[in-house]
Amino acid sequence: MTEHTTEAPATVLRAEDVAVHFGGVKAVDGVSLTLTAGRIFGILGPNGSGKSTLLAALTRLVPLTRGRLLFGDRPYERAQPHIIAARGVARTFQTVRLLPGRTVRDNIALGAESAGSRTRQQRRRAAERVDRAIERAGLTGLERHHPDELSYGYQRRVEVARAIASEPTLLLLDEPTAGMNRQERDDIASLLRDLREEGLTQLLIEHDVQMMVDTCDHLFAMNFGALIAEGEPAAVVRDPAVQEAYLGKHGRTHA
Ligand SMILES: Nc1ncnc2c1ncn2[C@@H]1O[C@H](COP(=O)(O)OP(=O)(O)OP(=O)(O)O)[C@@H](O)[C@H]1O
Repeated sequence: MTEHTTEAPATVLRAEDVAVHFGGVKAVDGVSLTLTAGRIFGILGPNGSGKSTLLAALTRLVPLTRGRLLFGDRPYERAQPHIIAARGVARTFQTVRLLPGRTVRDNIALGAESAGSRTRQQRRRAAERVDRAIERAGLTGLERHHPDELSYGYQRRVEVARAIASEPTLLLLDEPTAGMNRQERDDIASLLRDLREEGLTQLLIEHDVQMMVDTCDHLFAMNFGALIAEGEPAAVVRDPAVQEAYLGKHGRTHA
């Protein structure tokens, strides 16, 4: 038997040659990637490069034109989105999607309940998950507020709390710092790093290149539906193809 002195991190998710075409639009076209446990992965790319569509494909919110998806070692390219959520994949969306008439706690509880809470014991466990999510997301003391009483940065924090209330294995975040000021961005980046310390694997889409370099362990860069670079973040943003993709379309502010 072979002795393994260093264990490779477990594979959480694998996409193999994934394509999503909308008629003639090849939004995602042949992306393969691997996410390993306990790391923060980032997807960088100009507007329209296919980042959100890729996230939708990974959570089965859009049908694949071709390709394979594996969560752990289980294929799931034909599974329903709620099955993926039940297996441990949670996500946040590009825009805030909180229920305005409900408290912060109620909103977060929606995430915990989707993990199943029919019996009294399940309800108690769900309440414990909500308490933990509130604490982990730094929302203690704000449970009874309504979302519109919170700053935009804190509303996004509630979204993260709702996603982690299901105690997922993998958290996908679509532009978690969009529309935030610098302080709010730094706070969210710090929250994501804290969650990584607790072992949560994350994949995030962001346009803030500096935040991605500071926060991610591994970056994927997309353009025209395909990966054009991946690897150590600082090296990826220096990659000439990545520079070209950004500078060609966005000017100097993005890379
Ligand atoms: N439902 C859809 N039907 C048709 N085309 C779509 C659909 N969703 C996305 N697209 C197209 O697919 C391409 C990729 O879009 P996508 O939103 O994935 O890019 P993105 O990199 O996330 O962009 P952004 O940074 O602006 O959010 C774009 O050309 C877009 O117009």
